[in-house]
Amino acid sequence: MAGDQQAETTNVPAEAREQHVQLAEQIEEHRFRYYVNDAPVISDAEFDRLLRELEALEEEYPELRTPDSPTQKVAGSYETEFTAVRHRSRMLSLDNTFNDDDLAAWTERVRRELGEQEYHFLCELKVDGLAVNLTYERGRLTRAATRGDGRTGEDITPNVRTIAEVPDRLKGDRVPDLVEIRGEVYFPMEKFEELNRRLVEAGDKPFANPRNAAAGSLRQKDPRVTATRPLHLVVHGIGALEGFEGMTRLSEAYDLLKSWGLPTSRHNRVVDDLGGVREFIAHYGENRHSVEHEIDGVVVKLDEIRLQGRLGSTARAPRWAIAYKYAPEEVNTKLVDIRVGVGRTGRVTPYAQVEPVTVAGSEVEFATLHNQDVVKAKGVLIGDTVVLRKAGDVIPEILGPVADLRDGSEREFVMPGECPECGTPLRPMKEGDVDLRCPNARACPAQLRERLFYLAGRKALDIEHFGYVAAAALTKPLEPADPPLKDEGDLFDLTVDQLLPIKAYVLDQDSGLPKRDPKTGEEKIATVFANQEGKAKKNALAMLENIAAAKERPLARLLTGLSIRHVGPVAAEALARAFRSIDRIEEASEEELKNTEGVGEIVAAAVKQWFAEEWHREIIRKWKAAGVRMEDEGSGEDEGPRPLEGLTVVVTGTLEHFTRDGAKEALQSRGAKVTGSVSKKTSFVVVGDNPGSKYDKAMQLKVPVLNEEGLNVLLGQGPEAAAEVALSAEE
Ligand SMILES: NC(=O)c1ccc[n+]([C@@H]2O[C@H](COP(=O)([O-])OP(=O)(O)OC[C@H]3O[C@@H](n4cnc5c(N)ncnc54)[C@H](O)[C@@H]3O)[C@@H](O)[C@H]2O)c1
Ligand SMILES: [Zn+2]
Repeated sequence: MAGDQQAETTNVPAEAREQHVQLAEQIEEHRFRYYVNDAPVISDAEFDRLLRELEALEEEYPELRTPDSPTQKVAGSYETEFTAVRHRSRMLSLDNTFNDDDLAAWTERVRRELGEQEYHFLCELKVDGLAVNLTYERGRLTRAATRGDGRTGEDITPNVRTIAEVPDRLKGDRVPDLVEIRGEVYFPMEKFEELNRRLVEAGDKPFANPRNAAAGSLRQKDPRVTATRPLHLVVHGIGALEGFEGMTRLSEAYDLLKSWGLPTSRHNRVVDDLGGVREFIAHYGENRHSVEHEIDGVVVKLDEIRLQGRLGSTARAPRWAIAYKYAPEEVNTKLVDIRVGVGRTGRVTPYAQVEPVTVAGSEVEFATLHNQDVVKAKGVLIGDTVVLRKAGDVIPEILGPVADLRDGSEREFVMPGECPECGTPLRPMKEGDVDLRCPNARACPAQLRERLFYLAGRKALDIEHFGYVAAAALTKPLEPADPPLKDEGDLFDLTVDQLLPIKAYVLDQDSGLPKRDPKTGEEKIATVFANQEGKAKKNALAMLENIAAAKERPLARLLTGLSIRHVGPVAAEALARAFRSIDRIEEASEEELKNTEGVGEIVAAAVKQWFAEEWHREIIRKWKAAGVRMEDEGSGEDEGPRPLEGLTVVVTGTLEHFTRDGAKEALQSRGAKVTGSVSKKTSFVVVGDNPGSKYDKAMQLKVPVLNEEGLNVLLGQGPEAAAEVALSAEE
């Protein structure tokens, strides 16, 4: 015996053996934390990497691949608080692939083994949750268990019964004597923050991510606690089956499960070949977040149940199925600090600053935490290891803390009472609001920087080479002490000489916080506009040229760029179309603004408020002096006659030859003002079919009413002629 062992081990160097022991121990420990504590301390990607490392080592030294190696087992078998129960048929794990080559190798192996037989692939989503085994005897749920080590799991029957989607009794009359249903219990991402909020408020440990929340919720000693958690189930397999004949394809079996009242997935698809599998993988790679649950990959199965048997299983996983894993979206990193950023409207937002990590293909250093309430709800402390998630194009997000790694040095975030950029005391956005803002709109360098960046952006003046770094440098340079721009007013008067001496922090565009050099950890500082010889950089000169060119932009873009509340590109377009010059917008009454097509009450009030501010009017004055065009063509005297100038017209009902907008445009282009409500000052009301209350109002106020013919007269011959053909109340 001893001699045999000796012989087996001679080929393996001591270091490799040592490394194997250590890796195996680590993996066992992480599995314990994951499966028993529901509180892993490393990310799944990191765990998978350890497992692959162990596999690679065993590949090199096959002697190390003993039956009790973690690579050969589904998971560990642990003593827990739950009663151990034996599965009738084993619950296996899945072999993983992370790239197309390995996937193709698997389909090739299937092809080789099955030869000429016809077969199909069933593609499913890999639900990121907790595996459960439901036993139904004569149609009744008799037991629910976790996967455990694959042979023996934990009895969680009362907990699983609390899940609404789990039927107590299977429907229909073709129900087997006994069936084991395999499925995944998941916790919806959108409910996750709420759960952590409740846990933190009760003084309990928050979960690191929704998967752990699902596992933790299901493995509660008290099923009443489980009942309060929004758990869901998706079924994805069948274990033991007795007293039932005639299941030939897994995809058809799912239809049967569905008819019994079990929650199958609507995303499954049967395909003919590797091409079909690739399409499915690509499709859900793109649409990963349009699914009701989190997924971490795709599972490809052989659809023909008889052929599944032909391929068989290893101790750990079936050979007839494979998991294709997508790039991980979650990583663990250190929450270095929580700092607050100030936005364009003065809104103050806490930002997580983390140790830079790469996730979903990009380097992340900041993640928004929205407001102090959200920081509390997430239960994260400064200094925590946290789970960071970056889902597709969505901005990165902190999910939760890895509370088990705390050492007591972590501290709670305290929302500052003052603006971090200008020191002004913060106030709630609105009364009773949790969101805070810096009220120093004009001079707060953060707000000005954000407004300028927006002003120079695509939707507004579109000034190339005027980016975030430039906006920051012009408003809050480190040197010189006095910034060239104290508000937007001097933008068009900038000179090269002002730019050359500027040194500034390089800021992150999303958070407004200084970026750090990943190597030194120091905040990045740049001479933004001058090169090493102290001459202007090409980009700086181009920026100045582009600023000058921006003086000629259409009115709507200019309006958009002013950062007037509620005035985005659409409202700006509406205002520009109706008024055609900034002066006329300033002069317009709130009533007139409100009655303008596409404007409305909220925008009208915001516009009035904006112009009421002296420093805003000063910006307009300065820009005019600098030669910025502030009106659109078509508003000048030489742009053709404006025969309807001074008239106010209301259009209501359906016209035959005009759309409502068409009629308005025809009127406006001749100088008439078109409004939405009838008053004594209204010159004409144009009515089509089904005019409604505006017609009644016109009659009541004795405002002349025009039908479509009358409108044509007004447009073609003017108000006097139109008055002749108008209907009025007397008639
Ligand atoms: N972070 C940690 O410390 C840690 C520790 C242990 C395990 N893990 C992670 O836990 C996961 C579990 O590992 P595993 O061994 O269960 O392998 P796995 O999750 O990669 O694959 C097997 C499991 O996938 C599930 N599954 C989901 N959708 C399915 C579908 N449509 N059809 C069939 N099965 C489906 C089943 O429950 C099955 O048991 C891995 O992602 C691993 O990274 C993490
Ligand atoms: Zn401020």
